[in-house]
Amino acid sequence: MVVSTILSVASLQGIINTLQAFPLFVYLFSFIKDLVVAVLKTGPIPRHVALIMDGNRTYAKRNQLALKDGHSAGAESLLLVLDVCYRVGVLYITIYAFSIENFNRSLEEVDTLFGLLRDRLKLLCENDDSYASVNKVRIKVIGNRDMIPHDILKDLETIEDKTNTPMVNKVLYVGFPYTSRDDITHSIRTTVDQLNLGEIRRDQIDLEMLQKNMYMGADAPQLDLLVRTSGHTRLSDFMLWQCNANCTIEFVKTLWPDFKFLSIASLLFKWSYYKTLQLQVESAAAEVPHNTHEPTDIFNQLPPPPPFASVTQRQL
Ligand SMILES: CC(C)=CCC/C(C)=C/CC/C(C)=C/COP(=O)(O)OP(=O)(O)O
Repeated sequence: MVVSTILSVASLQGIINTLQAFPLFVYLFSFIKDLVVAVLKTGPIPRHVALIMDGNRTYAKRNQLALKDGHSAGAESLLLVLDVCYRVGVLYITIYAFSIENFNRSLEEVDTLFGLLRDRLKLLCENDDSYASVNKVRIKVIGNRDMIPHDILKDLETIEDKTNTPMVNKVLYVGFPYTSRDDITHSIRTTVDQLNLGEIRRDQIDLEMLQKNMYMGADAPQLDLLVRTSGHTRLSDFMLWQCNANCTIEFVKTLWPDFKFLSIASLLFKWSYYKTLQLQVESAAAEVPHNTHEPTDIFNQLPPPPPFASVTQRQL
């Protein structure tokens, strides 16, 4: 049932987009959105969500738009999704804004993406009443800074400094330009440098230290939910290290520019539903005396896990 609900979300979103032309519906939808957010807030919510925003070019082609308009539409979706996530209580969001592989695209498209990223991030934190200031969001670039042109890097560092205040309680990690293999290589190089400088001993090198030396740094929270749009069922070198432990991975067919309120809300509901079941199982298991490996009744009543990945993690 959950799956069919998710599948019908895309067509429902189309109808909603049409109705948004009427002011009465705009009011009605904003009321319904507030209600949905309020309901979501009553259940468990992922602390850290990562997004692979795929499908901008396909969207542009399908709608006979210029390529840059496809990416602009993607940026609009991003702002909307960020807002829903932060409103329901997600604290960390990581986006795949530009992969190192994306340097293989035409110079024009790379320039478009760089400019879009810089301009939209600037808009997010420009004034005291801009989104990042009001919502206490820190923007942090994760990726290989050596590959970023000097003028763009300068602007991004200004954005990072501006949003790095003691007031912030949420983070937007921007993967730019990022790949997981580069992240892991960077961590290993940093660790070897520390070893050579005598700052650490060889026996101190462990998973925790490697993680600390990754672009996200020591405070990196565990990833709970990773979403990829546009129907491709692969991770494309994103969050390979971070998604290994108890992270739900969702592949949805919707193109990123069409990924709006209902799309993200339905995935958050789904995550929350399975997390609630998982917590029930854990609390039931905690009540069972030690040294028994019998499955509990509540475990047997569980519905089958979701199709792609499960937070319920059956361990019999
Ligand atoms: C503010 C801010 C951070 C804006 C970012 C804008 C944005 C959504 C960037 C994603 C860029 C990107 C390479 C998307 C992948 O779709 P694709 O181009 O590979 O599309 P396709 O899969 O249809 O070819």
